[in-house]
Amino acid sequence: MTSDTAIRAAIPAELSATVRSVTLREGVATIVADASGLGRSAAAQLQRELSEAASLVEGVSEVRVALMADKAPRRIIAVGSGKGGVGKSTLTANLAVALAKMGMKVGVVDADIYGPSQATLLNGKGSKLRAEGQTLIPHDSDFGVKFVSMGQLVEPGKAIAWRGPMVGSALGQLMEADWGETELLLVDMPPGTGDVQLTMMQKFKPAGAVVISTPQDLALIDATRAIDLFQQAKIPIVGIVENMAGYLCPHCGEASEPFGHGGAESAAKDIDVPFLGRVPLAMEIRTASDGGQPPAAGTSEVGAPFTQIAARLKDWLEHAG
Ligand SMILES: Nc1ncnc2c1ncn2[C@@H]1O[C@H](COP(=O)(O)OP(=O)(O)OP(=O)(O)O)[C@@H](O)[C@H]1O
Repeated sequence: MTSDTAIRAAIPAELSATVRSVTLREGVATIVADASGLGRSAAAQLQRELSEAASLVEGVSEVRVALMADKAPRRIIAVGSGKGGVGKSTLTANLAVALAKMGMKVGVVDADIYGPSQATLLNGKGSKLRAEGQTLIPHDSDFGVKFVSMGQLVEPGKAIAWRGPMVGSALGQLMEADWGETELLLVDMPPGTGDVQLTMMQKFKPAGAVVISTPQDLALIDATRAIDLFQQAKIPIVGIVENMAGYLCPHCGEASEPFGHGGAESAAKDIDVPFLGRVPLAMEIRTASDGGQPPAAGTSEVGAPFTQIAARLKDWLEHAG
């Protein structure tokens, strides 16, 4: 038996299909193995087991394992708003859930250090982040969407005092968590234009940004400012979403428009960015969201606008992104 064959024979049967080549030169065994589709920890385990098996073979003094992986090109979409409370986190969670239902592998990064809410929205309240070494392991939600949140890194209310470098390193940890095969990361950004936005744009370069606003003028001015910032950083704007557009009274059925109507659509036209759709103000959206059941996960009518906007985002990713 040649030494190469001896090494192959020493590799456990269940791992042998991953082995692409084995060479032994002057006591150094080099094994090339295929780790496609494996998450970071499974790939590390494969590397360890191959190395251990080969090191037991006579004449082997050193083992080098090279893993090949078809690294999924993971794309990032930032979901931003000019001001707080306009429904950015609700939109992010529902877009993620709707895209997962369409077959995409989606993760959510809750980078909203001032009001992290994805753990509530994705029914993972109280979930703790695990880590393997320095790498965080995202939480699996009930909706086929993984997530990590600033809220899992710091105690409520503490992050408000963070300064630039701390924000940058926390954001880095979330973005570089063990996302495995996740192909799309939706990032729930804090409102406005602060440290998280700058780090996000400079270091992680999202493929695009979705900006959400309520229809009234003041919110739209802020949203336009957020769009401006993305555009200055050469991040394409996927489009604007109008939230809390019209209110249908659950008691009398009368329709009203507490925040106006159509403002975001005409603002989109004015600044020449796509309009992605409109989500009505609906009590059911708030109660379902607070209860950790994103409307897009169910079959109720209020989930439909989120699904339509998600389909537009998917189309953008397939054609423009
Ligand atoms: N279309 C809607 N109809 C009814 N309630 C909504 C709608 N969109 C969002 N809400 C509610 O408004 C509140 C604020 O929404 P959300 O947390 O998504 O906003 P945000 O922009 O992320 O806010 P923050 O900047 O504070 O994180 C939540 O209670 C949410 O359930």
